[in-house]
This record gives sequence, structure tokens and C-alpha cells, in this order.
Amino acid sequence: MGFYTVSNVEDMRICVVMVGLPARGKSFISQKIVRYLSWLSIKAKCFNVGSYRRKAGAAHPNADFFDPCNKEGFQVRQNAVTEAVKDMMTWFSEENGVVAILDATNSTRERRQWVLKLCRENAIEPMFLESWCDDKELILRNISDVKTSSPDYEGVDPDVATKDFLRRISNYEKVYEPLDSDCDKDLTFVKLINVAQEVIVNGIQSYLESRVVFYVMNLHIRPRCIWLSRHGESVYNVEKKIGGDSSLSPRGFQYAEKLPEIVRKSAGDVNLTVWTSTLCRTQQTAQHLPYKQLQWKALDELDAGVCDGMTYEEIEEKYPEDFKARDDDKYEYRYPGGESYRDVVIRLEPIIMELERQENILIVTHQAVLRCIYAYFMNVPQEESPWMSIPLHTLIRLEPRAYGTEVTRIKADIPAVSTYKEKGTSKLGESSSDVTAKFRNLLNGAPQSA
Ligand SMILES: Nc1ncnc2c1ncn2[C@@H]1O[C@H](COP(=O)(O)OP(=O)(O)OP(=O)(O)O)[C@@H](O)[C@H]1O
Repeated sequence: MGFYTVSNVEDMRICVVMVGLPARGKSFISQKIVRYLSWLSIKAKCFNVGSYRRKAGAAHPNADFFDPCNKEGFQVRQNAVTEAVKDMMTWFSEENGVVAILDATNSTRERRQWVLKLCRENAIEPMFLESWCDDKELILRNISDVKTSSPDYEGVDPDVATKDFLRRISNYEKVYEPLDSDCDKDLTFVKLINVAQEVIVNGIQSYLESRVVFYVMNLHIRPRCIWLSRHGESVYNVEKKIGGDSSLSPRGFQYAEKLPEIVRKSAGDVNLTVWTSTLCRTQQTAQHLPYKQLQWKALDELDAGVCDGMTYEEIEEKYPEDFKARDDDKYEYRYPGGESYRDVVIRLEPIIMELERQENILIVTHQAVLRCIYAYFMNVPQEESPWMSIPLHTLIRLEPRAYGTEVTRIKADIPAVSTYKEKGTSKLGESSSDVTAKFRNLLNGAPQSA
């Protein structure tokens, strides 16, 4: 049996068919949708036709290749999309895929009708998603951000690559037919105009489709950063207890005092907003930060139910079966009367949506919650995220980029206990020989000190 965070997705199969001229953010949007749905445990995959075209032999084509009159080029592109669609159908039938994204220009009605027919024949619901943009400056910026460094232009001078890419766009413009509320009124579609300045939504069928629409409507591409920190070391951390609402320890208060300086060093003069949980340790940690602050109940620590206030050693002794069950499947395990990681992800969904809408945000929260938020941004698989090590007294800076997120870790030079529990033990602390080291290393990079 599968577990889902959205109801009734078991029998659902959706193909999101991207539409748009080159450099309109189709791959960016596709990858974000896949990351978001995967985080919500909905099986999603992107099929990028450009990589099929490169595999088919057209690895470094110049703009003439995309001229609609170039029969040879047209054939290679048709073969590439055919292969991508074939793989997509296999993925739906053999791997129980739920949402596939066909990432291509799909610029003509004829091409879209072809995809539509194949979807209908295979009981897949097609949803067209067009990114339409006439902001010339933004398009030039997109080209310089991602296109001049694309595999298509390996070794090519960036100015030459930009000129060629603009010619490629002109070739597509010769045949491009945007989605239209009259001509395409029978289709399920979303049209994003100039990022999401205006959005046209037509004929949405299912709840899952409406979730995807809501998500893409909330995306923006303005540069920004997100900072994450656990609260400072708490009295319960020192006593090795989980849960509760204890105050900070003396070293935790030291971290709270130092945090404004660490944040300023990393953020400079930008104006940011601080989000904390409703628990006293996060608010004490944020108390000296000179920014607007908001409390979110959704940022409270994973509820340990009957085990709240106990040490892992006490849990192992009093509830040995639960202790083992949690180690065996930490993501799904729900404390009696409490929560699982999956439950936390579900309640964090509005936080993620709001984070997508906002600009610079600093979140001061708890270990499990931070793991879930980090997993969303860094695409960490479910089975690994509950085992990531997120040390106390460390600020994490996330900088979303076109196709990924850049991470910097800044350690405050203030000692703290380790609250990390490895698999198979009730002792806290990290040993380098453990099998979970692979997971823990996800967060290890060279940390900077503050
Ligand atoms: N809705 C949008 N409109 C315009 N640009 C966007 C949008 N969303 C993201 N971008 C920007 O687009 C750039 C990424 O372009 P991307 O490779 O995704 O374009 P593409 O449409 O897939 O192009 P191609 O057809 O050549 O593959 C990023 O710099 C990103 O900031």
C-alpha cells in the first residue's frame, strides 16, 4: 500500500505538457514541480526532450537546425519527442508514475494534438502549461544565466552562443502558436504570462491538477536567500530529552546573542523576516534579531506523543518495539499519540508555499522540521531526510538558483551537545564509522566559521 499526502492519487495519471518558446523557464518550472510533488510523496518525473535530441546525435546544433524548413532537423526533433513520450508511457505503466512532465517547446497545435491523442489513448490526463514571456531583458538574462553554459554550447564563446540562441528563438517564433482561450477552450491548460503577473487557467479537472496550478502561480524568480537555524542548545538537549518546551541552556543563550552578527555577516543589509515556531526555545533564539518576526504553529517540533519528555534510552527501555520500528522506517513511523515525518511534511506544505512566494526569510525551528524543509530545497529522498545531521549552533544559507539550490553552512563557534541519534542505538552523538554516515554527509560541506 502506498501512502499519499494528497487524496485519491492512486489511480491518477497526469501528463503536464510544457509549452513555450526557448528560454521561458520551462525546464525550471518542470524541475520545481517534480521536486515539490516528490516531496509530497507523489511519484513525478520530468522527460526533457532536449536531452533526447542530444542523445539522438544533435549535441551541438546551431540555430539553423531549428529552422522549420530544415527537414533533417525536424526529423531528429520528432524522433527525440517520440522517444521521450515512449519512455514516459513505459514509466506510467511499469513504475506507476503519477505526474509526468513533457519538457519541450510543444510550440504548434499540431504537435500538441499529437501528444493529446497519445495521452487519451493511454488514459492519461493531459494538462498543458505554457510559459509566455515578452520581457526582452528577462529573456536575455535567462540566456546568459543558463543557455550559454548549456551542453548545446560547450566551448562556444558566450556572445556567439547568445546570438545563436536568439536566432534559435526566432526560428521557433515562425511557427509558434500560443495557447488561446478560444481555440484551446476544450483543453485543460494554465498559461503563465510574464512569470505569474497574469495567469489564465482553463478546464482544470482534478484536485491534483489544481494543486500544481496553485504551486506554479506562487513561483517567482527574484533573487533571494533562505536561512535556516535550529534553536540554540536547550535544557532538554543537555538532559538528552526529546520534545517539551524547555528554555535554552546558557550556551543556547550565547548562540542567541551571537546570531544577529552571524546573520548580518551572511545577509548584509538585506531586510529579512524571521519565522519561529510557537515554542519558547526558538523565540529565545530569535529574540535579539532586529527583524520583523512571525510565529508559525506549523514550525513546532515533531510531536513525540507518549514519548515527549523522555530520553532515547528511556524510550528503548519502555517502548522497545516502537524504538525499533522507528529505526526501521523513520519517515513513516508515528509516535503513539504523536507524529511521523510524513505528518510533519503535510503540515509544512503551507510553509513551503509561502516560502516560494516570499523573498529573504530566516527560519528558526527544530531538528525534524528543519530536515523536512531542507529536504524540499535540496531534493533529499524521503528515506534519507530523517537521518540527516543538522547540528546545533549552525546557520544554513540556501540560495535558490535556476536549476538547484546552493548551500552554505556557517558554524557559530559555540559548543553544543550533539542531538544526533544513529540507527540502532539510543546513545546520542555521531561516530564516523556508522552506516548512516552516507546520509549524514548530505549536509556536510566545508563549513565556514562565523
Ligand atoms: N515563468 C518564467 N518566465 C520566464 N523566465 C522564467 C520563468 N520561470 C523561470 N524563468 C527563468 O528561466 C531560466 C531557465 O530557463 P529554462 O532552461 O528553464 O528555459 P526553457 O524554456 O526550458 O528553455 P529551452 O526551451 O531552451 O529548454 C532561469 O533563469 C529562470 O529564472
